[in-house]
Amino acid sequence: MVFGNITQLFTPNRYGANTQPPLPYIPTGSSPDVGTSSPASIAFGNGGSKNGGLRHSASLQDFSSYHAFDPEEARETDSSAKQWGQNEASFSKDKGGLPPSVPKPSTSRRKWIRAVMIVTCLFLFASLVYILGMYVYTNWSRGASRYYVVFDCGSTGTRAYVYQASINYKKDSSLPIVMKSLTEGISRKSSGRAYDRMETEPGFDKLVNNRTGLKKAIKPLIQWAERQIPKHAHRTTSLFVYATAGVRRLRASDSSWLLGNVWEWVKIISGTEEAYFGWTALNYQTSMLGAVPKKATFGALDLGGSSLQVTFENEERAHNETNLDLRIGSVNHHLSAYSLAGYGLNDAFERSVVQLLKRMPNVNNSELKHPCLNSGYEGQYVCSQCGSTVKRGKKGKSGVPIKLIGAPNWGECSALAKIAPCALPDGYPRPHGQFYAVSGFFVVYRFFNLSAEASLDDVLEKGREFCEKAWQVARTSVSPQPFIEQYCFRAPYIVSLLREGLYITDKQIIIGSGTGKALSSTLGLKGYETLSMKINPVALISVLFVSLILLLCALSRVGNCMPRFFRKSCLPLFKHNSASASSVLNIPSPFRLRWSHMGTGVKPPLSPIARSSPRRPFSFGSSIQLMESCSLYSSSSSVMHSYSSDSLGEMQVDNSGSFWSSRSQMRLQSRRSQSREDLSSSLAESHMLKM
Ligand SMILES: Nc1nc2c(ncn2[C@@H]2O[C@H](COP(=O)(O)OP(=O)(O)OP(=O)(O)O)[C@@H](O)[C@H]2O)c(=O)[nH]1
Ligand SMILES: [Ca+2]
Repeated sequence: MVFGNITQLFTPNRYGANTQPPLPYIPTGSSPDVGTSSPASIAFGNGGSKNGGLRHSASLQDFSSYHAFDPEEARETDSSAKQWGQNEASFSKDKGGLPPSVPKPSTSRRKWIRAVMIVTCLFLFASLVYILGMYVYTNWSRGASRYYVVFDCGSTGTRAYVYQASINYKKDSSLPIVMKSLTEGISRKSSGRAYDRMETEPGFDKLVNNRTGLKKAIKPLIQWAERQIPKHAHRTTSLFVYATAGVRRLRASDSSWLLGNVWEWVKIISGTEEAYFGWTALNYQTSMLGAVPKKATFGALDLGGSSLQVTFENEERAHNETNLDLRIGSVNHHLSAYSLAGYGLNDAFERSVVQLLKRMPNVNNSELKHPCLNSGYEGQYVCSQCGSTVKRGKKGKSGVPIKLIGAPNWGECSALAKIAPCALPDGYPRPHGQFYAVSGFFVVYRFFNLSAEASLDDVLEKGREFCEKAWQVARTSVSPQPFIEQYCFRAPYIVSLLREGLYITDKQIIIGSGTGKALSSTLGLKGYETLSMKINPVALISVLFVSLILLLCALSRVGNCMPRFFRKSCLPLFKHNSASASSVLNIPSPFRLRWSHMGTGVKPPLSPIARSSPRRPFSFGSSIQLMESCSLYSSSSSVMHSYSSDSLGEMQVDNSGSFWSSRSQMRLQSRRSQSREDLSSSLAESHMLKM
C-alpha cells in the first residue's frame, strides 16, 4: 500500500500530466471567495453533491473522498449552476487551472521532497529487513549451539567462563567454529577490579586439604554457569577445570588431593598448553585467526600471579621443547610457546622476600624490612618459598609467616626487582614481533592509570612516585583492590622483565586486557563498556516502524506533496483534539536508539579444547548489539502545521461556516502551502476573529 502510494507519485495524474495538484479542501456551508467566483461550481468526488452545491456535512474523515478538481465535471456543474442565477461564479475557463489565489508549489521542490521521501522509505525498509534477518539468523543459529564451561584455576583465584559454540558461516573466515562468551549477570566489580568476571578467591593451591574452602570456591561458579545455559543444553554441556601455575608448583601429594576432590574433569594443564590457549584466545579476539589471506598474528605475554606465558609465531625451529605446530582452520602456525614458573607477579615479590632473607641470614624470620614497601607499612606475609622446610600454617595454610616493614628505597627496590627471576632460561627462543601484554601487565598499567601509549619509563616514573608516598596516603590514593602494597615492586619488576628478561622494547608491546581490546584511555574504556546494552529486536523493529510513520508525517507537512494515504494517517491524530493548541503540540515523540559493539569485557580463559574433538582449540567471539544513536522528533512546527490545518477544518466543520469570511478562509486555505510561521499567525488571527 505504502509503495503503491509512492508509485502513484510517479504515475501521471488521471487528468493528464499537466493538471495541477488537488485543490484545497472547502467544506460545506461556506462560500469561499475564489477570486470573484463562488465555490458552487466546485465538484467533489463520490461524497460530493452533483447538483453543484457543496456537501451538506463534511468531516475530516470524508477528507479521503475528496479528489482532485475535475475541469470536465466543473463544466457540467458550471452549466447547471448558471440556471440558478448569475451571481454563481464559475471557475475560469482554463482547464484544471488552480484558482488564481492558490500558488503553484514549485515542481522541482516537490520532486526533491518526493525523492527524499522515497530514499528514506527504502532505507528504513531495508533496515527493517536486515534487522529481521539478523534476528531470525541469530535465533536460528542459537538452536545449533553447543555450550562449554571452563574453570581457570589460577594462583590468585578461580574464574568461570561460559562459551556458546556455533558453526561458523562467515565466508571470509576458515574457522569452523564461532565462540561467544556469555557474561549475563556478572555484576561490575568495584573499580579496583580489572576484569568483570565470575571469580572466587583464593586460588586452589591455597585450599589443599580444605574441602569446605574448595566447595566455597567452586559452588558459586557452577551455579552462575548453569544460569548462563538454556536448561535443554545442560546435559550436553562440557565442563573443563584447568589448573595453572599455582597448582603446578604444588607437591604431588597436594595436587593429587585437589585432583581427587574437585572433578574427574579437572586437569592440570602444562605451561605450554596454558601458553598456547592464551595465544589462541587473544588472536581470535583480535580477528587474526582463520583470516584468508593469513594475517600476522600477535605474540602473547600473559603475566599471571605465579607464571608468565610467552607465545609467538616463530619460523626458527631451534628449541624443540618450546616448538608447537598447529593448524587452525586452513592455516598452519609454527609457534614458540613456553611458561616461566615463578615469573608471575606474586611469585616474583615472594622471591624478593626470599632474596632479602638470604642477605640477612641471622635476622629472625619474624620481621623483615623491604625497600619496595611504603614507609609506615607493616603487614603479615606468608612466605611459601622461604623456609627450607615449609611450616604448615593454620587450616592447612603452608608457608612461613613474616612481618614485613616498609623501608622504601627506590634504587634498592629497582635492583631487587631485577634479581627476581628475570633472565630467560638458556636456549629459550627470544621473543620477536608484536606482542599483546595482558593480565598482570594490564593490571599494573591500570593501577597507575596509564594509557596504552604510556612508555615503560612512564611506568617507572609512576612506580617511583607511588613508592615515595607514606603508606596511609598511597593506600587511599587508589580504589580498594588486592595487593596494593606490592605495586611499588611491580612497576620496576615488569619493566625489568620486559627489557632485561625478554629483550622486548616499548614499541613491540600493546598493553591489553586480553579481551582483544587494547588499553585505551580509561575514560574511553569505561565509556565503551557502559554503552553496550541489549535491546529486544522486536522493540527495535516497532520503534523503527513508528519512526518511519512519524518521519513521513513530518515530511508530509513539509512537502505537502505526500500521497493522500499518509496525510489521512496524520489527520486523525489531531482530528478530535479540540483542546488548546499546547496540549496537541506537546505530543512527545523522542526515539533513542544506540549503536554499539559489545566486547566481552571479560578476561577470556586459556581457550578450551573440546575433549571430543581433535586437539584443536576453540576460539572466542563477541556479539554485536544492534543499537544506533539518533533521536527522531516530529517537529512541533510540523505538528503546529497539521494542527492548524485541522483546526481550520474543525472550525469550518463545526457549522461555523458563517463565521469564516470567505476571503479569510480562502486566504488561510490557500496559504496551507506557505511557511508555517505565516500559518501560525493566521491561526492566531482566526482565533482573534472567533473572539
Ligand atoms: N589490582 C588488581 N589486581 C589484579 C586483578 N586481577 C588480577 N590481578 C593481579 O594480577 C596478577 C595476575 O592475575 P591473574 O592473571 O588472574 O593471575 P592467575 O591467573 O591467578 O595466575 P597464574 O596461575 O599464574 O596464571 C595477580 O597478581 C593479581 O593479583 C584486579 O582486578 N585488580
Ligand atoms: Ca592465569
